Amino acid sequence: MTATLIDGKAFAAGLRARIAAQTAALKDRGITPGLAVVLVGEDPASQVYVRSKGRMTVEVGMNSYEHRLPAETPEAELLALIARLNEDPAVNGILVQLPLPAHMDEAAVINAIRPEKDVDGFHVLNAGRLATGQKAMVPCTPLGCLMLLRDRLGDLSGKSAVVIGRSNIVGKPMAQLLLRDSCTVTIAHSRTQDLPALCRGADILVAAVGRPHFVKGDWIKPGATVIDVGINRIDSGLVGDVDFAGARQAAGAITPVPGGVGPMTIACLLANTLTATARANGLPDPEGLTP
Ligand SMILES: Nc1nc(=O)c2c([nH]1)NC[C@@H]1CN(c3ccc(C(=O)N[C@@H](CCC(=O)O)C(=O)O)cc3)C=[N+]21
Repeated sequence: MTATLIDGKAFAAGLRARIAAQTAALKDRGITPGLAVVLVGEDPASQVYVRSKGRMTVEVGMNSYEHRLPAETPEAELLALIARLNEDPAVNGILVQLPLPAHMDEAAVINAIRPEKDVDGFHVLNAGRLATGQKAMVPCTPLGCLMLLRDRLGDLSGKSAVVIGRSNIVGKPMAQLLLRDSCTVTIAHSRTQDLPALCRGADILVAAVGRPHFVKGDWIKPGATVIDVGINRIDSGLVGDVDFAGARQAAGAITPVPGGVGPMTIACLLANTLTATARANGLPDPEGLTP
């Protein structure tokens, strides 16, 4: 039996349509959400993401502000820009594209963003709020994965979930969200012993390691739901962290790369921008966009 494909691209398009409708309703009340994206340096892959983010922001009816700084910009200058965006009432969300050049302190830059405008959910206050069950801005990629999992499985309660990868931007917040939904969560990483055996126990397997084809087909529990967060550029094109052809034979459902988690990340960035805008105006959280 081959797995059902989880069409993240289509799901993201539907999500953006709902965001566009809710944005239109806000605009009727004189409120236009604004997203500022800051790009430091010339990384060509980053530029592609920034462009498609900017295009989709405008497509859902929001204002998009792009700030491009040279790679050698002093950190103080970036902090000054963030301070201005923090104070700008037209800006509801701020995204500083990562990674930053090596001379910058990434944590210091991220924590300079007002937590209410931190649409990436990377600020330490948002990480702490998520971990303690308080209203937070939730990181876009894990939020998108959660939406796909709930759509596929309904109630996640009691399911065994293995998250491979312990980064602050994917692995840890993903584990927090699954825990909130009452999964039994294991975070695996490079030092984990007998990872294949651990994975074989997972009803839900989330791969976020950044290594092409790292997860093999015979690691997958028959019928499991596999979410591939990896975006690896190799000679043959874009591939995930999961050996897709192998995993497809065992899994119940699996996200492809491209067309899986990636488009959900951008849609959830817009969802977070809408949420931030609603909160900034004392309105209730938009329907269906927060965990
Ligand atoms: N502060 C910050 N926030 C981010 O969210 C962030 C970041 N920095 N730095 C870079 C990474 C990368 N990232 C992607 C988002 C969407 C796709 C995406 O939509 N990918 C398409 C394919 C795109 C293609 O073909 O190149 C897909 O998977 O189907 C990819 C990558 C967000 N990032």
